[in-house]
Amino acid sequence: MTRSPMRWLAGAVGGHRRAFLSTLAANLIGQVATLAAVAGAAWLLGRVATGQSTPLGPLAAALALLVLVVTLATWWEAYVSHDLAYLVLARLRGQVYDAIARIAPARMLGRRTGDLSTAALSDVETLEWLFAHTLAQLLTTAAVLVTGTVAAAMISPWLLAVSLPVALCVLTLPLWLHRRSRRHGYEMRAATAELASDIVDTVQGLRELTAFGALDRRRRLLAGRTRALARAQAASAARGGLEAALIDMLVAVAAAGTLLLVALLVRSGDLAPALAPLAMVLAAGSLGPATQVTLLLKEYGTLRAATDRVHTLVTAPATVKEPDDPLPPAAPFTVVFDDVRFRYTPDGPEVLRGVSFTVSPGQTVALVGPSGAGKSTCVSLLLRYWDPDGGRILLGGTPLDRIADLPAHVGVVPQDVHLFAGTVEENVRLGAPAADVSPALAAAQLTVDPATPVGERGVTLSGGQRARVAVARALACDPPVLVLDEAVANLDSENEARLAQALAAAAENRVTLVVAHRPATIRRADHIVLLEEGRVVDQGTFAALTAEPGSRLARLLDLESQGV
Ligand SMILES: Nc1ncnc2c1ncn2[C@@H]1O[C@H](COP(=O)(O)OP(=O)(O)OP(=O)(O)O)[C@@H](O)[C@H]1O
Repeated sequence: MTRSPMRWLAGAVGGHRRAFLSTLAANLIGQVATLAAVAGAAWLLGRVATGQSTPLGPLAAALALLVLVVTLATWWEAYVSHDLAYLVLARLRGQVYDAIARIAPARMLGRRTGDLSTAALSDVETLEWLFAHTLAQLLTTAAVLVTGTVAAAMISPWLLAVSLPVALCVLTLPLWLHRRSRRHGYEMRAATAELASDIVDTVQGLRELTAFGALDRRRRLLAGRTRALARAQAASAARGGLEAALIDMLVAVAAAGTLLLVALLVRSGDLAPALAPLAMVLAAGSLGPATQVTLLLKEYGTLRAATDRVHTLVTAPATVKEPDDPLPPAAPFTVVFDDVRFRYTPDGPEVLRGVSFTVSPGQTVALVGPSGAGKSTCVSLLLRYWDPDGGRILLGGTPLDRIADLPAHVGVVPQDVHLFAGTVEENVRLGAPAADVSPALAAAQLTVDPATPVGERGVTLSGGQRARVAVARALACDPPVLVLDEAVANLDSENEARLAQALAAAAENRVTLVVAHRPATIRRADHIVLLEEGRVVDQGTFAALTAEPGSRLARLLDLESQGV
């Protein structure tokens, strides 16, 4: 998408034309009725003061009617403008959610969880101000300004000598301070996001902070972030205050100048005394809308920063492209890695350098290798968090990037399982909402009551139970391919043995790929693929790979058993 952030934002209103037009109409009626009421009162005053005959009763009734119209229009405008704002915000929030789903879990644009939450919540919220309080107001204010100015010029063009230059100064004031306003806006949004990220991080890591006695240090960090935000807000408020003070000064100068001008015009006979109050109101009245516009634009910097942050997120390209003409993969669901190459960033090191191996149905293949060898990267590519830079990954003979609904075919038990607030059963049903979870729970040897609440991120369960919920969750979908990324790392040896039996049963007729560290897991595999620095350096059965006492696998197992 090449549209600029502000044009993109204006386009967001496009889908809600009716709500926008209602807001515009309500605002216009309110502003015009206000101008008419004030001008009518001034005209009446001029006539009464100069002793001209005036039908006071009907005029007073008309003025009262105008006041009623202003009241109703103000209420209606508040109602429809917020309606419009929340319709647009709901749409923007949907776009932000889609964007996060599209880019995650592969990359978060270098942004932290709290930062993304800020974009989804508070940045989008900031835009409410634009839709509810700015867009329509700017248009109607411009209309009223032009009407007032033309009417004043019709009474006497001299009337504009003071008010027009001042109105122009007031209107262009935000432009003079626009750079500073924009910088302050960015600083405030960035400081807000930074603080939100650290608060989220702190809440998520409270156990570790307590265990390592780091709570005080963390409190100081958060206090520092709060001060940085307060400094940014103070700078912005100071600029806003300066703008407001300059506006007040200009308005006062214009009012005094117009008064003097009207007096001079009356004295020289160029203006009828009866029209003096009306002339005064129309000339100086044009400053009212100009002031309103400037006060609205005072927040331009914050709006711009929030717009840019949301725009960057919603226009971020997808990490992997959905297939244009998807194919259902056909059984047997053999997984083939064929000369796969991959790097995380274009200028980063190549993490996989021509990896090839095959996993057939009914077979359990263990990916083994030292830390950083690329085992988890293979898993991520099989789950299509990223696509390889070279080579192919096939499932049942179909390239992975052509497969429709990959999660239905490849189940995963990740290294760190995320449990959502809810019951064990709800968590197990994540990928298969309608499934009967009993077989999966039994296969994962999960004996806890399925109705047990797991608490925030699964805190009420033991590490072993959490790992088994992850296994049950994967099995509930009954996928033909199962990927286990060090799933047994959290279990003690008794639990591990129980789970291993369950997985052995579950792995029957499935394709199972295990990222394995423990000797017992490696020994149980049908085939072992040994990775080092992104290359397959050996593969075969356990017996074949350990036949030589000093073989690579034997040496690795020695290190693993020493916990290195
Ligand atoms: N998101 C990422 N961005 C950039 N580099 C990454 C990313 N994830 C992993 N890497 C790098 O890729 C290489 C392979 O990492 P990978 O996690 O696949 O190794 P591993 O064999 O699974 O290691 P371990 O056994 O320690 O989990 C490492 O050098 C790692 O630093």
